[in-house]
Amino acid sequence: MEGSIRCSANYVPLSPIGFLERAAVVYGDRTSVVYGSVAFTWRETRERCLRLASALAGLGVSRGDVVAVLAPNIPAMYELHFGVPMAGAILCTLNTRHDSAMVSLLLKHCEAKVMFVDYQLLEVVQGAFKLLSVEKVKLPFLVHISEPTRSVPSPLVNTEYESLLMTASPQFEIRWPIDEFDPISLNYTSGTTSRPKGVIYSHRGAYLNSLVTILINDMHILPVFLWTVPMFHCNGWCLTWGLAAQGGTNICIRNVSAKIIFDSISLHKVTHIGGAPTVLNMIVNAPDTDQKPLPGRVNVMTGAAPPPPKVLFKMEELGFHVMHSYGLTETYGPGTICTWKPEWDSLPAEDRARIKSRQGVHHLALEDVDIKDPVTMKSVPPDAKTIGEVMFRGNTVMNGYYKDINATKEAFAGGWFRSGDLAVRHADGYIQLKDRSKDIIISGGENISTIEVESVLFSHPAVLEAAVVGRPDEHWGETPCAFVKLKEGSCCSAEEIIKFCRDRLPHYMAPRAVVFEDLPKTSTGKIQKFILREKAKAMGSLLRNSGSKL
Ligand SMILES: Nc1ncnc2c1ncn2[C@@H]1O[C@H](COP(=O)(O)OP(=O)(O)OP(=O)(O)O)[C@@H](O)[C@H]1O
Repeated sequence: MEGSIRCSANYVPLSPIGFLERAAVVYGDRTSVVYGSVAFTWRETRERCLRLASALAGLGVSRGDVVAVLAPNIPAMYELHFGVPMAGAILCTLNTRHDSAMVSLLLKHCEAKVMFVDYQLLEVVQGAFKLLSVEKVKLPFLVHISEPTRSVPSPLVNTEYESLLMTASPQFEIRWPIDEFDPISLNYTSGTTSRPKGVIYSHRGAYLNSLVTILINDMHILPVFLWTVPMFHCNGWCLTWGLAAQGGTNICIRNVSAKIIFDSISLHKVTHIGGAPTVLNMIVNAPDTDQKPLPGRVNVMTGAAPPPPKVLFKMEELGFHVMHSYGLTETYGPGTICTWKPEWDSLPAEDRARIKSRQGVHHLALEDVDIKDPVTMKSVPPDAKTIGEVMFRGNTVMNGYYKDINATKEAFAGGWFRSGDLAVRHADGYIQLKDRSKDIIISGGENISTIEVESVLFSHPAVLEAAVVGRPDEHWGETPCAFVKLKEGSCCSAEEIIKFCRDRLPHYMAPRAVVFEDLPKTSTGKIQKFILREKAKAMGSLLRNSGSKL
């Protein structure tokens, strides 16, 4: 339009780096990060991040280079979320549960120039470096993050985190993104269904999703956030950057347990936490000796796996305010939110939990989430019955998969991001996940949502954790097989569990077999169903005549 010009006065590439710049001014003397007896203010955090950026530049890190980190939720991990992009580089946070073989594979893939490692994970990285050396891959410069009482234990370590910071100047000119689509981070997926894929986040997407996470977590200024979500997972659902925007306090913890959660909440007057349903399950099943009364309102954002209504119900009983979000690494973590409506407040608690276990609607930074037939690309009717694939469109969808243009094109085919998740849409527009396409069970031509069967299993008083997979069957194709971990001190037979399910589900959906054991999980709280599927396969088919009794 005549009179309109785009210039630096009115058009600046969006980047979450600006949140820290502002926090140092507005909240300069407020506490930014707490870790045991260590605490920093926002002014100090900004200075430390500038030193970090300056040190990286001194090591030859340039725009577009990758800097990797393997560390739990400690202050250095938080600082890297700003220091690395300030140097114009791309942060690659690796999963702390990976072994040396996986770390070496990902380091080779991402070609990190510099790597930061926590002292407890040094052995894993040493193993990875050995494997890389065998392949004659250039090793990254290794920075060791130790704690005051620990000494440097390896010749592979080039320097210490604190000395790197202290010898660098805080006078550093930030390398702001030239284009807001420039990458800020590289996040490998959880590897639940296949080998992890390298998801590229942009400054723009990170900026938008950070602001959205503030909104959907109901975060006012100066929140106190307990880091129970791994920062390596989707950059802590983008809350690493979001906390700076609100001048919040980051309570860093190395390990997560119910006792640590309750103690930290009461010590630091925590206002917000987040976690996969496994974390919620840990809270609701905590022994009385570990539980403490909540000092005030505590908002909990859950996601990463389907939260069973029973667990949501018990969390509310304990006084937590739970928000339920769903998304993927490819959508910067949260993509939808089960936006709560006041008219639901007066419903019985169990109905509220059932409503809240739905995945909801797209958040404000996305354009749309739809449930489509993946072949015709037609939207499914909002009948809560017709299953389709969840598809996203909008500004908080990844740039693509690093070094895998074919996978990127496949994921975006048809102009939508295809999630690989199956869901239905309810009449009120809210979506509800039924399964991952790789997990759904097809028995005698009927689709069985493993999420629905697991919800019933979770409502059994003796069940602590449950997962259902398809077991190959000569007659039915597949039958549901449940893997169950019982609560400590509880006792229950397979027949009792099967009867419990049959009383609450159509017979074909009820498990035909129950195996009692610990469930294998990823560090992002997802049950590794491919391992269970292998076990179910090894069990062989049920007898044909018993199958026909269904
Ligand atoms: N609220 C939720 N309810 C149900 N499932 C969820 C929820 N949030 C996330 N998920 C599941 O987690 C998946 C996203 O996980 P993530 O991006 O961490 O990697 P992954 O898909 O597990 O790993 P990979 O793609 O390597 O197998 C979603 O596709 C969905 O299946």
